[in-house]
Amino acid sequence: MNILEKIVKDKRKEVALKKSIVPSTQFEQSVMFERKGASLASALRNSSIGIIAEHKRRSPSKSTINQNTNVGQVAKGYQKAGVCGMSVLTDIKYFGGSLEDLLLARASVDLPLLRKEFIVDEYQIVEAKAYGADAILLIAAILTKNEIKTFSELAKSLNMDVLLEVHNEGELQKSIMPSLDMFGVNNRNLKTFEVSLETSKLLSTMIPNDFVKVSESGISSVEAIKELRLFGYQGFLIGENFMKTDDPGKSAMTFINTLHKEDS
Ligand SMILES: O=P(O)(O)OC[C@@H](O)[C@@H](O)c1c[nH]c2ccccc12
Repeated sequence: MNILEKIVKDKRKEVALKKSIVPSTQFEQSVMFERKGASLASALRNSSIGIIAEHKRRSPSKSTINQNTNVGQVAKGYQKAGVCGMSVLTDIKYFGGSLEDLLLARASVDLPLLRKEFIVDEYQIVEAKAYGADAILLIAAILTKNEIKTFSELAKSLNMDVLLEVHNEGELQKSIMPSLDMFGVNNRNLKTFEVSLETSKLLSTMIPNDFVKVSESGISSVEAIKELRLFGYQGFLIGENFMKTDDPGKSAMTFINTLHKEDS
């Protein structure tokens, strides 16, 4: 079993247990259901920078990245730096995140927030809304075409944007549908952890122009962004490069300032 299959297997167990304890109808009591929500796709479309900064304590590929973060402070730092949105890992077992992290980020900033999770059940989408998410991630490698359709339609009905993640042509072709807002090309192969920006370049031409193109993972330089822009990317998801420092907000600020300087 590869790591992705392992994560999904554990995730199905986790969701089954949660479902037996808290019915999803309970989430509808959350005040978050009255929030209109901020669109991540629009923020990216209207930005010349396009950074989505991530909160990630650890990962299966790197183990510990940063265990000493205060997610509220990181969120405020990212907002101050001028990011378009923030991605919050909520998986506990493999990434050291939690739904509480999402809620704390929500309480700290108005930025569009992406729930970064291995979504395998509609329950997690209603839950995402209840904890303040503005957007969800769907991973084509772990979902059928039909699941992508029903899950994305549910997210849209709850006023959340959908980022659909792919890392090869087959996943991309099966996923093209109007209920998605953004396509994310993951430069990291979740089965082998190999990272290559070539993946984004290769798949860019196959993504229809109605979707915002996001390049995910392994981005650590302003040069990489300038290059990816030439392939039509408007969004850049960056985690480790900021999170590995003592002050992720500050390193995002330095990064974005450099980008502004080079653009002017
Ligand atoms: O830390 P990086 O290399 O900048 O990558 C961020 C993000 O793309 C990565 O965390 C990610 C992309 N897709 C995922 C799916 C699940 C968990 C994590 C991810």
